[in-house]
Amino acid sequence: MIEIHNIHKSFGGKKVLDGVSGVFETGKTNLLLGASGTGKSVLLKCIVGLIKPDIGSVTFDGTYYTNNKLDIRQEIRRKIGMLFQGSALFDSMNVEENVEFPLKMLTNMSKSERMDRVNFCLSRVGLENANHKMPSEISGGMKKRVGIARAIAPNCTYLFCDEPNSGLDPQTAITIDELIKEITEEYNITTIIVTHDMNSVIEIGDKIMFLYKGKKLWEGNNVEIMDTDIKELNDFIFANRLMRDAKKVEDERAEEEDRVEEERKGETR
Ligand SMILES: Nc1ncnc2c1ncn2[C@@H]1O[C@H](COP(=O)(O)OP(=O)(O)OP(=O)(O)O)[C@@H](O)[C@H]1O
Repeated sequence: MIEIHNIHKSFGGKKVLDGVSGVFETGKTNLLLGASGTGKSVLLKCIVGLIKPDIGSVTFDGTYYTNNKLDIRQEIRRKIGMLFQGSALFDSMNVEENVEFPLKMLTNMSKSERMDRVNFCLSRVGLENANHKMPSEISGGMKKRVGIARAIAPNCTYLFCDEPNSGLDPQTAITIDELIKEITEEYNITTIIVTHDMNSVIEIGDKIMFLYKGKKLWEGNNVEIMDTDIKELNDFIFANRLMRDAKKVEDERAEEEDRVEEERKGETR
């Protein structure tokens, strides 16, 4: 479980995060949702330790991270896997070398142990025969899979994904979402995903934190979000016409069910 307490961050006098607190649960896909520029990536970087918050703290499974001793911070850092926006593979390394890289950096594994782990992770993300391909030779969806394999290779306890769907077609985006969710549940990882994609919200929104202008405005899950009465969140969800139409159909269906139920009660009275 990751807990954040009262995170504030400004850049040059411009407030980007304004006292954000919350909990990200283990074994769940926790979504950081919000419009462009609302502070999602900055919050993720504060959690990972790439940006130091002005005020506030982060704890990983009860261990204080922000401003703690370097060795404790490094110990936690070793347990974090990152899936970057655009995958961020090393272009000069093939798929196998990309996945092997964190194992070389973070573990004392022998070459054959590293290869076993690389092959296991590649097969887990459905890329059994891609070891020797270069990043330039594979599709965007495959790059994300390699990115996921690289992130989980050192047995991460925490997984952070910055817009894992960006640049993917809708079908591939869903398979990547599902893969992240499966891996999260299978290995009991605490996963945080930055997104503004409503498909991701519906598909994998176990726990959602909605950020608006640097503040946490709402939190809940992918069922509760459809019934929120917070205007800013509704504007965000229903900006998409398809979502508005789906909501209208759902409301009409619920009204019809109520009407039928009332009629049935009337008949039995
Ligand atoms: N290092 C930085 N220096 C100055 N300003 C920054 C820095 N990093 C982020 N910002 C500003 O903080 C604000 C929030 O940025 P952030 O990247 O967190 O938004 P976001 O919600 O992730 O948006 P998007 O969905 O478009 O990625 C933006 O106005 C951005 O310009």
